[in-house]
Amino acid sequence: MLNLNPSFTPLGENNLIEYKSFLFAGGEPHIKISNNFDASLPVTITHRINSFNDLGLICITVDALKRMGVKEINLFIPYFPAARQDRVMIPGEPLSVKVYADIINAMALASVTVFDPHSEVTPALLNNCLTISNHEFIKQVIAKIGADVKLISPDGGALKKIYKVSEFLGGAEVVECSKSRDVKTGKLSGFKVYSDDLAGADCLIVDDICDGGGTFIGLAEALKAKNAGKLYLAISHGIFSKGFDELGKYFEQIFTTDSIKEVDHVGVTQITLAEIL
Ligand SMILES: O=P(O)(O)OC[C@H]1O[C@H](OP(=O)(O)OP(=O)(O)O)[C@H](O)[C@@H]1O
Repeated sequence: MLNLNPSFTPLGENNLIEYKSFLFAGGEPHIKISNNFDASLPVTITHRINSFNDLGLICITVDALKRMGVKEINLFIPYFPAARQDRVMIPGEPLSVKVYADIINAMALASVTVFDPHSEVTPALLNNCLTISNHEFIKQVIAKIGADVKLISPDGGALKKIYKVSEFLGGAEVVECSKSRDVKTGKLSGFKVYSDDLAGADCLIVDDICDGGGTFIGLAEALKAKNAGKLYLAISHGIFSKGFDELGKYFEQIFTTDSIKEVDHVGVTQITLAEIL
């Protein structure tokens, strides 16, 4: 195992390959892998990719391993960057998810494992892709909440996923919702909650990514307008680019994993991928 984020050990800390990585003075990444391991065995690289720089480090690491004679290289990248850019909404935009996938495919890896991908596009584009669902994460979240909750997903596209979670949990009730976007700008314009009255029921919103949080604030308001009780939020990949000041006002507790970063904040519970896997 070669963990490119030394503090991120989702697959455990056994059989770690030692290396040194650093930036040259001009900012170019470099890695030196210790030859103190059996190169005839498969190697798994784990890394959090949030940018092209992280992807670049993976590329040079794979190259170094291949030059050392390693034949089977597996990659574990829990969050797949640009996964939301899986369609061109306005002419002139790139299909970024394919750009990342093409680069990864060019490394000819034995497998690429992704946790809770945003849509079916990511695994469809990646060669030898394995996916890990959010089921175990949500099970642990509900155990921590310790009470009955209705499951909510923000949009129609994610409904199939939330019904699978419900099935895994033995039939937890799902409240269907949909979101609408302005056709011209692509901006969120509102939510519909398909329930007449939630009658004080506690609700857990489940989604893959929280970025600025506008989706969840808008949905929380729509749920409160239908008399929801306590609101909880479970996010597989916590970007939280706007922090928790506003978001935190709407939720009893926010749950996330460490797929993107470590979060230490009042009102946020992080369940590590090591615990989930
Ligand atoms: O925290 P926020 O900034 O509000 O973003 C979070 C939302 O963005 C993603 O969906 P997206 O709207 O991209 O999904 P789509 O593919 O259905 O358009 C994600 O699945 C969340 O629902």
